[in-house]
Amino acid sequence: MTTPPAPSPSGTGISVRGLTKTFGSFTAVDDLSFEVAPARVTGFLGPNGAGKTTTLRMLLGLVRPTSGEALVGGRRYADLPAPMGTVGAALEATGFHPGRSGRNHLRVLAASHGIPDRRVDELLELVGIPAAARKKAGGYSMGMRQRLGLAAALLGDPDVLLLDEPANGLDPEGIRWMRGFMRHLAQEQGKTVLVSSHLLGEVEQTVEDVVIIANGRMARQGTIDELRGDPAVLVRVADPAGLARVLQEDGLDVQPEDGGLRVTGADGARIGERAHAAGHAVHELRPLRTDLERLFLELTESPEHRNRNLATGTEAA
Ligand SMILES: Nc1ncnc2c1ncn2[C@@H]1O[C@H](COP(=O)(O)OP(=O)(O)OP(=O)(O)O)[C@@H](O)[C@H]1O
Repeated sequence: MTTPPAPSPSGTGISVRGLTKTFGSFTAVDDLSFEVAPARVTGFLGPNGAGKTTTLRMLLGLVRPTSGEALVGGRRYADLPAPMGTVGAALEATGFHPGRSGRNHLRVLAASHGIPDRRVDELLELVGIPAAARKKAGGYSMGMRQRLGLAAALLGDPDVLLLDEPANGLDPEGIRWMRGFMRHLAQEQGKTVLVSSHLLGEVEQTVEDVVIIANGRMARQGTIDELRGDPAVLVRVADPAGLARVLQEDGLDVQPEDGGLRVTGADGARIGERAHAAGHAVHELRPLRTDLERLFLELTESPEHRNRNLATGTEAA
């Protein structure tokens, strides 16, 4: 009897259910639940110390959950029949032997999993460090280490990729490259890409879905468009009440803000033109923060978040 074909690689998602991790009396991850869909890039966002890395480590079986589940393709990492072909991770750009070339590092890793050397060269080409990979990894820049880590994560051609702050240490061109590469992996290769960052702006242009955590807990999740909300513009004129009437007659939502008007429902060009046509000289016109930017700022600056980080000087051994 022949074995049935493996399930489609494009169908492997991530499920986190009631996931909790405590270190002593400190709760690093607190009853977290979310799903990550295949063939999309999902941003895993939160301020420093929110619990992102701990969650990723639980998905990889490196940290044991106190309770709840962290599943890839419906299974715990330890129960995956082919872990390397299911999930690849670039957690930190360290762990490479400094005296060994990047290429040799990958070859050793590949050999221990029965992966041919040509896959190593193919990947070094793909991540853009074919020549540099012959040099000793000890001399690599942070950006090169990030690319090498990404190549290592891709060795087994996994369905799911977990990338922890992959833009760290990359220059603007490297960041552009990384964004395009993540989109390519998800959209053209159908991979499930979960990318963590403590900077919203770093991933905002790349991700389709967002999971935001703070203090180990879920803060918000949804598509990036849902979370951004309607774009709003701040407009200042000498007679805000007069302009507000004009814009409201046009069906726009207008609220007083910061001595001017916060207008939702139209872009700056339309508001400027409307104000001009109604005889108002515009003193200032600028886009306001999106709902997502506001939320992220609140989370980053909340006293609860600061206190939590100050209170974490007791690392478990
Ligand atoms: N082994 C450990 N023992 C004690 N506390 C830990 C341990 N590992 C993580 N923590 C704490 O758990 C919290 C969450 O850490 P984690 O690294 O998961 O956050 P993060 O969201 O990835 O932050 P960053 O953006 O800084 O990487 C932090 O306060 C951290 O100090």
